Amino acid sequence: MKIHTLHYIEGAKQAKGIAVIIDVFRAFTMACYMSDQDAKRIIPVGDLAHAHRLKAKYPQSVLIGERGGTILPGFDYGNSPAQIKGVSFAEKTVIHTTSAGTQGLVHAGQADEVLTGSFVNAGAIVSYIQQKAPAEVSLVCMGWGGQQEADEDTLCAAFLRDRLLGKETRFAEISAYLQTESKTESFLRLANDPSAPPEDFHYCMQLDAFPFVLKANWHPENEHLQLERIPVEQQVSTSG
Ligand SMILES: O=C(O)[C@H](CS(=O)(=O)O)OP(=O)(O)O
Repeated sequence: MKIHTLHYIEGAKQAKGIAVIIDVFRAFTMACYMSDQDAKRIIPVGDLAHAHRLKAKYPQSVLIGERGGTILPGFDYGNSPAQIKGVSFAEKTVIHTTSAGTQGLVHAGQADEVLTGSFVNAGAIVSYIQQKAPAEVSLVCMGWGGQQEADEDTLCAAFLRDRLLGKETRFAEISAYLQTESKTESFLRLANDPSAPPEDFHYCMQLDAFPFVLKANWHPENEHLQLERIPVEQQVSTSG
């Protein structure tokens, strides 16, 4: 298995084989929580105008997303797992648009399969890829705004790569580094913004909280992507 590590929207465009589009803070952590909170359908969207067109088409849908980390005007929630704590999305369609993560999904058209990447379902991602045994895997770090390095995404890519290669990983060290030393721009710099609470950090660092992958499928008849939740029997432990 050849493992490529790529970056930003350009990297998403080049991704081949099974592509894992990584956005730890916070898009794909958020997607896992939304799925766990029973979202009937999650539609990841790049373009804001497209999100508004979909809202007009599905008036009962929930709009979730941000630009620059802050909730978008008229949206129901920001990109914050803490903000949706206790919310049930049962029977709801969620339209999700973010600065980096969802941009990567919509641009990964060359890949055979496209998965979301985060620490909260890292073990499931690794097991899914091991079970499929593809010739190529592309780990795409979406970074800050899809154009600038973000430590959490680069470290998550290295973590997934090490696990796929059967190497030791040190999640506790990664988490401590991100909490205390990392200078990367992230939602954490937005003080007093209710759509970017510091508690989101802890939601994003719940390693292996979810035993499923989220696969982005193109729905040509509806002209949008949709996340499919696939349960995964885990063969490896990603702890430690
Ligand atoms: O809302 C977030 O945490 C980020 C903001 S940005 O991309 O880093 O500007 O969005 P995301 O798409 O989840 O990375």
